[in-house]
Amino acid sequence: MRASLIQLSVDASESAEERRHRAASLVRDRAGDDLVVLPELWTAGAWSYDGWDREAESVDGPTAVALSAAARQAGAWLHAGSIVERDADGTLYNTALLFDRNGELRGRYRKIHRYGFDTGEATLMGGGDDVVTVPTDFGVVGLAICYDLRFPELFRGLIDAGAELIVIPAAWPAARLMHWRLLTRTRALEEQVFLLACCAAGTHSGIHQAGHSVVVDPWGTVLAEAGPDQETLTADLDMSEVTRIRTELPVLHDRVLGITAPAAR
Ligand SMILES: NC(=O)CCC(=O)C(=O)O
Repeated sequence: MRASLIQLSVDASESAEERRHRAASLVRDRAGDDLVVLPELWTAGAWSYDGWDREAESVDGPTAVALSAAARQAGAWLHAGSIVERDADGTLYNTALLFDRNGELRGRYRKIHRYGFDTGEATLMGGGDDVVTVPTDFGVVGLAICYDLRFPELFRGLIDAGAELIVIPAAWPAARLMHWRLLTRTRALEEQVFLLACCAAGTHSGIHQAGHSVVVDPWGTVLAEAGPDQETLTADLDMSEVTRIRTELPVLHDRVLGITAPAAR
C-alpha cells in the first residue's frame, strides 16, 4: 500500500479556513494513494491556545465536511490529523478523524495524554478514554496523537487490539526533535508495527515545529523521512512485513503480563 504524509505548514499567515482549502487541495492531489495523513490541530494551531475556542467544531463541522469530500475525491483513506472538537457539553478535545475512501468517518480518537502540565491542553481540554483501532482494506490502523508517543502502555494496548499500522499526527517542537526521532523509531520497533508520524511544519505562537515526519517499518527501519519544511512524504508499505517480522523475531510472545512493582515502603 502507498501512504503519504502531508507535513503541512501551520503559521499565522493564513486563516483556518484558508488552511482548510489548502489542505483539502493537497489531499486531492494524492489520488492513487491508499492512505493520506495530516498533522495535529492544523486548523487552529496546536500551540495557539487563544484560538482554540474560536476554531472548535464538532466531528461533522467544517473540517470534517471539507476533508471527507477530499478523501472521496482522492479515493484514499484519509487520516485528517486532529481538530479541536467541542462536544455537546461544551468540553474541548483534541480529536483525530479517520475517513474511508468514500469519505465516511470510520474512526475517531480523543487524545488520551494531554500535553502542557499545568497549562495549555492539560487545562483547556478533556482527555479521551478509549484505545481506538480501525479495520481498513490494507490492515488494522491504530490511532494516537503527538504526546501519546511518550506513553508505551497506549501502544501495547493498540497492538493488543490488533493494530498493524499506527498513525500519529503531531505538532512536535523543533526544540525536542531528538526525542521525536528516538520515540518514533522505538515505538515501531517495540510494537513491531508500521508507524506513520506526521508532524506540522512552520512556526505558530512562537513554537518552531520539528517537521521530520517519518515512516518506520516493524523492524525499526526508516522508510522515509521529511526535512523541516512543508512537504509531502510518500512511502510504499508491504503490510505482510508485520507478520513476517513478528514470526522471525517473536518477542511479543515473550511478554510477561502482570508484572507489578513492589509495594511502596
Ligand atoms: N502537541 C503535543 O502533544 C506536544 C508534545 C511535546 O511537545 C512533547 O512531548 O515533547
